[in-house]
Formats: sequence, structure tokens, C-alpha cells
Amino acid sequence: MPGKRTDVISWDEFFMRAAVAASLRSKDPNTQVGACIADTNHRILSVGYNGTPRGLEDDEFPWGTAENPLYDKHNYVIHAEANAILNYRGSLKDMDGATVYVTLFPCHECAKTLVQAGIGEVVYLDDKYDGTEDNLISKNILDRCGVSWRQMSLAAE
Ligand SMILES: Nc1ccn([C@H]2C[C@H](O)[C@@H](COP(=O)(O)O)O2)c(=O)n1
Ligand SMILES: [Zn+2]
Repeated sequence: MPGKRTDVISWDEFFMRAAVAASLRSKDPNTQVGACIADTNHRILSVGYNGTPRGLEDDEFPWGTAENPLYDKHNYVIHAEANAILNYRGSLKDMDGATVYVTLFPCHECAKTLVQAGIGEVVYLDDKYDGTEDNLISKNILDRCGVSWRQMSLAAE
């Protein structure tokens, strides 16, 4: 009898690759972010990427930053982590202790939202805003609220 395959990808890699796949849907020309929420039974609950709110045409959207807040993408885009939570159609109770896999370390607004949704762990790929005020606040929120965070990497193909 042939033995089973053993060189399968890990759960971490599986969920992070789902987050990366979601990020490929983002129309943001500068930073594409994907998030995948997995529960403690290794089930994917939801995925999301950074994009405009429903109804705001993302093809016509000004995807840049601007001095005038009216024309700055940051004031319109829904972040990947928030979208992953909002896309979930089940009970929020399911998120208790779940892990979010995200391609970029969460901002402080998303950190608050993740805490409030019951997320227990953040696993991220990139932390390109490490050390910025927003990033430090985010880490402070996660630490103080008992949400653990760790970085992982994906092997190049
Ligand atoms: N954890 C994060 C951080 C940022 N985003 C989104 C918001 C913007 O679309 C983009 C950041 O743009 P940048 O300031 O780097 O030009 O990424 C997110 O979804 N989740
Ligand atoms: Zn955010």
C-alpha cells in the first residue's frame, strides 16, 4: 500500500497563501493587502482585501494620496482585515480565538476591530510601517488586549 504524501504545506502557509491570493484582487497601486481568518479548527471563515466600499466605483476612484483629504485614498479604502470581518456571514462568536493571516501588519484601527471581533492571534508577512506611530499604537493595542502576533515568511516559488 502506498504511503501518504508528507510534503504538504503547513496550515500557516495554506492560510497565508489564501491571504496573498486575496491581496491580488486589490486595486491599490501602492499597497495590496490580503487577510484570511481561520478558526481554531483550521477552517477558513473569511477573506478580504483592501478596497473601496460597495457602491464606490473602484475603477474611477482616485487611488493616490492628496493634501486635500477629499482626494486621499486613505479616507475611503476599507482595510483588508476589516473587509475579512465584514465579509463573514456567520456568527461573530466563531471568531473567538481565531487567527488572522494578513500580508501587512494591521494598522491601529484594524487592531481595535480585530480585538473587538475576538481574534486571538495575528500572523503577518510584511511590517513595512514598523516603528511608525500608527504601528506602535497597533502593537500596543494588541499587546494590552492579549492578542499575540508573529511574523512568518513564504518560501519563494
Ligand atoms: N494592515 C493594513 C494596512 C493598510 N491597508 C491598506 C490601506 C491602503 O489601501 C493601503 C496602504 O496604502 P499606503 O499608505 O501604503 O500607500 O493598504 C490594509 O488594508 N491593511
Ligand atoms: Zn487597517
